[in-house]
Amino acid sequence: MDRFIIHGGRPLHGEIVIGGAKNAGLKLLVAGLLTPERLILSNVPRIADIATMRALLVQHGLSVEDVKGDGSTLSIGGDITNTEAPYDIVSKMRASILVLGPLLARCHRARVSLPGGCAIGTRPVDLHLKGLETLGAEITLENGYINAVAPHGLKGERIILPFASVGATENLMMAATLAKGRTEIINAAREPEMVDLANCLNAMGARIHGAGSGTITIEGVEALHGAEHRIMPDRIECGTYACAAAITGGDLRLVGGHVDHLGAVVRALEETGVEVSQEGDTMRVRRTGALRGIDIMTEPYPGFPTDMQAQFMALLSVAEGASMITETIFENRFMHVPELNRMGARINVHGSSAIIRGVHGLSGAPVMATDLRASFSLILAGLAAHGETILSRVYHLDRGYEAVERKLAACGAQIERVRD
Ligand SMILES: CC(=O)N[C@H]1[C@@H](OP(=O)(O)OP(=O)(O)OC[C@H]2O[C@@H](n3ccc(=O)[nH]c3=O)[C@H](O)[C@@H]2O)O[C@H](CO)[C@@H](O)[C@@H]1O
Ligand SMILES: C=C(OP(=O)(O)O)C(=O)O
Repeated sequence: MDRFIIHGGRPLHGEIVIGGAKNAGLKLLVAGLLTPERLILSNVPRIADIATMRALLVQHGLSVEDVKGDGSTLSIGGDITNTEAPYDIVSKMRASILVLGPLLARCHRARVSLPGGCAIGTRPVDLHLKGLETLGAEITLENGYINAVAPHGLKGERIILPFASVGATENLMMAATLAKGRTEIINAAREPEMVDLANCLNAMGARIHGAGSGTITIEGVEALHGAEHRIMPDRIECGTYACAAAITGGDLRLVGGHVDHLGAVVRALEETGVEVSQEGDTMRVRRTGALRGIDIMTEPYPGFPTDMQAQFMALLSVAEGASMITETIFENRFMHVPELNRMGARINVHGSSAIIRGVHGLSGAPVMATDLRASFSLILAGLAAHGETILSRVYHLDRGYEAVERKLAACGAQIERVRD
């Protein structure tokens, strides 16, 4: 298992190129199941989750070709020969549940392992299943698997989501592209990744309107065809490196980053005293003064993203005064707190809120990554701390961040990956 060794205390300066979005790319790969023709995706992030999704598509019978030999452009196509998503892949990566809708739409059947909980929460998939049932699927749960059939295909309907679930919206949107008639998703998730997915599906011949708003309408079509699509930049990776500039008192240009996708994050950074500006296709983030404590509540888009909560916790741990972070999306997303406290932070958790009393400095320590974003909050703390931080269980980080040590080191960080 790899570890990172970080020597903190250096402001970061320079340029970081933001990669393709994990949370868009994963679903765009799944969209390849909706047509036998080739879907060519560029700006694919080279991260472990994408490798897992490739393996799942191959197991369904598709071929996934690495067009340039560097993993950045994938060509997906071929016939589906197997409609089962097995436990060993789904348990590794929850986004695997997204194959359910496309398999049902194309093959009228699917057997997908139930994903179960994960470190940050129980994460049920009831909204995915109820929505697909509304579209005509018959679903039973047996031996830890979802067995779904739609003998006569799916039929467009009005679906009202009780919560604007990202995954349920995407699963239903993909399924509805090949359903008979018109589907309306009410209280749909509004994340920019919805728009990226809808744009790609429309380029494949789908008829989707309203993605990015709370109501998405899909007119079903007979078949989808091949297309080419460039995956949007990763707004969470961008927000994460923005926190690296902020916590170290540095100045970073984040190429491909856009303030439009990060409204709530940019507002929060500015409230803490960080300067953020858009310069062409680059977001610039710098801090010259002290950090001020603020209150944050995570919410569905366009609210403050839960995927930026851990990184802000690290930032606010060295801000002047007290801050409060309330996590409303996942019930167990504070696992970085004890690790940050081991580095000298003063954070108390009360239910779904954490009170952070800013300290003057953090000190390096051996710490353990517990999930993807928590891993990066510990890197941020390590970059700001005096002395050496050793971060273990880096595999959590490798799920969703590409070339972290190279990107940070190029901007002056002292960070090294040690392979055991
Ligand atoms: C691969 C991917 O894109 N992951 C993102 C996606 O996850 P994901 O798609 O799993 O997130 P959802 O929006 O579906 O989940 C949000 C909340 O709704 C609950 N829920 C969801 C579905 C359901 O059927 N029943 C139910 O109760 C979940 O347990 C959670 O508490 O959106 C999250 C919220 O922005 C992000 O943190 C994740 O990074
Ligand atoms: C929670 C995340 O991802 P996933 O839904 O894949 O677990 C994340 O990207 O922070």
